[in-house]
Amino acid sequence: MTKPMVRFENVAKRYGALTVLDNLNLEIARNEKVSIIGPSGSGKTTVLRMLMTLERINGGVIWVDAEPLTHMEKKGQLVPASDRHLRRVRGKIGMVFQHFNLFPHMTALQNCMEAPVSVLGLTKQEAEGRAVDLLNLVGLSDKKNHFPIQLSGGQKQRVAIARALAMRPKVMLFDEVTSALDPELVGEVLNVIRKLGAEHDLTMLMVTHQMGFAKEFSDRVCFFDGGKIVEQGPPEQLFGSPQNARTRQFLNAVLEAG
Ligand SMILES: Nc1ncnc2c1ncn2[C@@H]1O[C@H](COP(=O)(O)OP(=O)(O)OP(=O)(O)O)[C@@H](O)[C@H]1O
Repeated sequence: MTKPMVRFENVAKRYGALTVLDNLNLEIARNEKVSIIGPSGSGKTTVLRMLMTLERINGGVIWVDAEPLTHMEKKGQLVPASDRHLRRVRGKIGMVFQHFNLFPHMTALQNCMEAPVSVLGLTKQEAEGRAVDLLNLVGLSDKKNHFPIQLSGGQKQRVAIARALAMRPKVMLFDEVTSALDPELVGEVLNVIRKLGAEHDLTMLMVTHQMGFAKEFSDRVCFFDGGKIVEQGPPEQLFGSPQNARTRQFLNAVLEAG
């Protein structure tokens, strides 16, 4: 069997007395598209933040592409990762956030060029070629010299996707990327994600409140509650005939809210 692209092995995350991830076990196969759904505060974003190493975990091991991310191997033992190790393995992961997080003083093109030059050491010319191709991919070639303030929310989010892709990640994380958008702009961002999923070798993990998109796009949907996966399965199964009472309750509440 091929090794999973991402593996959470008994991962725990606590903030003081609050347990946010409770011995989480989750494996994501190469090129698999997985959505995480669940109530507010259930730990969905924390899963992505731990993968981005934005904070340290309190227990367990996270693996990416058959390498420990949170640890490193020393004399056959796993020891906590050094910052250097974290940076290197984390380079395989790209993340798109709810609030775009673009550099306001840089154009769309410069936003996509910054990290490939400063982190990967590409020449400006190489980075520009890559950025132009990616802005084209997300349908923004004509906006490359615009600053974030001159772009709509949907356009900003598409620049953020191009910027993450410019680092050539193997795994892309999407954290409620349409939540801050006006409803009429949601579709253009989802279309870009759809296209990426269909045309590129990318493992994708997304936290979403867009049940329709999760249903159509994902190979697997995980329902989270209380820092645990309560139920998971192919979308037709999870949405069509949820087995767990808590999942049914959540899905009914979402349906009622429209
Ligand atoms: N830095 C922090 N310090 C203390 N508690 C935190 C911190 N970050 C998150 N939490 C808590 O951890 C829990 C899980 O948060 P998380 O953001 O992962 O939930 P979520 O399922 O993504 O929620 P939402 O759908 O509202 O975004 C929440 O109770 C939150 O208040």
